[in-house]
Amino acid sequence: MSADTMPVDWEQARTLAYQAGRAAAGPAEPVSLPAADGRTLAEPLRALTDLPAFATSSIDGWAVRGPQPWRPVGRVLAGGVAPPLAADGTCVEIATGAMVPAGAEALLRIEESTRDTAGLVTGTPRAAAEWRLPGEEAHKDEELLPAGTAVDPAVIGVAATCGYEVLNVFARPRAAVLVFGDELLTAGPPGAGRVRDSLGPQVPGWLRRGGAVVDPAAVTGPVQDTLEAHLAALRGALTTADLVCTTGGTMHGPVDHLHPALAELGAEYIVNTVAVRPGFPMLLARIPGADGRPRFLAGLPGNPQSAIIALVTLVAPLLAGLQGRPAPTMPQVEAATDIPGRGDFTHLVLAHLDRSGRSATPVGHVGSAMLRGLSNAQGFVVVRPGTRVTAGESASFLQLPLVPGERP
Ligand SMILES: Nc1nc2c(c(=O)[nH]1)N[C@H]1C(S)=C(S)[C@@H](COP(=O)(O)OP(=O)(O)OC[C@H]3O[C@@H](n4cnc5c(N)ncnc54)[C@H](O)[C@@H]3O)O[C@H]1N2
Ligand code: MOO
Repeated sequence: MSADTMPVDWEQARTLAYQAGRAAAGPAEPVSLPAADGRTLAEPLRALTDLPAFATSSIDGWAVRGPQPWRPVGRVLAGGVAPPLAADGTCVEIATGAMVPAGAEALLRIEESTRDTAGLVTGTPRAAAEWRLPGEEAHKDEELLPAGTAVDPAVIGVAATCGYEVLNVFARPRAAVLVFGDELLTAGPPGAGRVRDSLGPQVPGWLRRGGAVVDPAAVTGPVQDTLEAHLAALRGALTTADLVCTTGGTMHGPVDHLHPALAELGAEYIVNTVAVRPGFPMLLARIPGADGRPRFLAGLPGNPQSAIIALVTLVAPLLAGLQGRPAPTMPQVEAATDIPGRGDFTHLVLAHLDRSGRSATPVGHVGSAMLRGLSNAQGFVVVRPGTRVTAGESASFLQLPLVPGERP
């Protein structure tokens, strides 16, 4: 093995993938609030005014000035601008959400007030303030959320409160999937030397959970096992996609054409094989785009579990970087059983988390050609090179990008 194909340490591979994506993030674009859901802030979200922007009543009742009894001199509703309360012994009727008039000294709840026959108001205002002061939630220009924040409904809500109509967000990466392998069936049960393509149907869903846009027309396969067909499919996919994920053909077998195709396209390896089991032959390459922006190719190994390991190892950090998000982190879990290491390689062990999300039990059926274990796991316990994990010990957990509720 030559020096340039030495497998990269697994943590290092993740860092390289993230950095490559981060360097290619952007450009930012203005997007309306409802359409920004799922995007990423390209600049900090700042308060445009004090929040609240004016002293705001929290109750329905009376804004009063001076000693009681108070003589009503007007009414202010939510949305209105209150004239100042100019004289002691006067009050205005006020609604929840209305602007508190200048000069008001206290707010009195309607149900805790009385009016005499002359219309004069009396009662005891509560000691605690019944209005919200300007700047109580935020001061004008204060940073509320940093650039890189994932936009979710709560972020959209606070942006609307501030008065934004659009947010500057990063574009979503567009991804394409090319499935290689003449042995693959796209319908019917396996047999007679042929297996069903299990990656074409699932990889787009994982990519979407990572924030990519995958047009159904951008999923192609099986692509014929010739170099010409591979090149034609790759060139086609690269015309629209920021990221092309290929499956299979990462090794150097008689019909593995990915590496020769990459050489033909002038690709530069970011990662070429990773010191991890399973999933070792995964790769990530950068291909110059005609517009000057790089395109990316992730070579997912053909063994199905290995392909998913390549997705969470290389593609998830790449997509995070391309979207301008922080690098993915790994929570710590407690191993429920002893888990062996794999010598100089990082060992990724499919595991199921208990309801607390803190205790990880390895699942069965975890061969790299199998998917049964994957469908019962939330991710992988990470056993670093030269180590093993004993029962009760804490370990990093590499999460599958599941949506909450998908694998309770
Ligand atoms: N001489 C060696 N051979 C292999 C090695 C090795 O180190 N030396 N490594 C093995 C490992 S590890 C893996 S992983 C695979 C990776 O091979 P490729 O990426 O070239 O994938 P293929 O050869 O095309 O396929 C491997 C395997 O996976 C099945 N497959 C492929 N695509 C799909 C799909 N879309 N759906 C379901 N199954 C798929 C395919 O039929 C093969 O059984 O190389 C090992 N060999
Ligand atoms: O590493 Mo292969 O990816 O073991 O199946």
